[in-house]
Amino acid sequence: MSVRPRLQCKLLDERLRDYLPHYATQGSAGMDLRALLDAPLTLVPGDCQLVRTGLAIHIADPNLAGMILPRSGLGHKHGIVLGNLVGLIDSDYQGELMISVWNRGQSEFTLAPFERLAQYVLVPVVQAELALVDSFEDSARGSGGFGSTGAY
Ligand SMILES: O=c1ccn([C@H]2C[C@H](O)[C@@H](COP(=O)(O)OP(=O)(O)OP(=O)(O)O)O2)c(=O)[nH]1
Ligand SMILES: [Mg+2]
Repeated sequence: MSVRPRLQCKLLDERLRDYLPHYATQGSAGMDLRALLDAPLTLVPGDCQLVRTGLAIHIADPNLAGMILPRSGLGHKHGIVLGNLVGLIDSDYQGELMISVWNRGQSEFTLAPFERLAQYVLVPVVQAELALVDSFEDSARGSGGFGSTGAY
């Protein structure tokens, strides 16, 4: 197995020391992030709130990025997903990781302080350069999209 990148991480609230993100199993792709709340937060259906995590992670390497993704249990059972659908964390971002929590369900949901509400995944990134051209060499797909290959 390859070496794990070491990412600098700041705790912006001492209470987080007891709740450091970690991989729940050897094969976990993400580390769960917890809600830094002083009191329970109730989201009525349709409500979207920005929730602190109390963590700042400086990835530093431009060939990596962070992604904040919903937890499947919360999303499927309670309709608790992300207001931005997916959070993309730039490698040069040094601020607090914030989670946009959206109740897309039909019932009220109360988030408890330090509850795990999303997950952080580190992914490889390739930065590109754009080379302007007037035409492309033909490909099998051409400009077909949005169902052009058939309905089933
Ligand atoms: O769920 C998220 C998404 C983003 N961020 C932070 C890290 C990211 O690097 C920064 C900017 O995110 P993005 O580029 O998606 O937002 P923007 O609306 O384009 O803001 P900006 O103009 O700052 O790039 O905000 C979070 O903390 N949580
Ligand atoms: Mg941006």
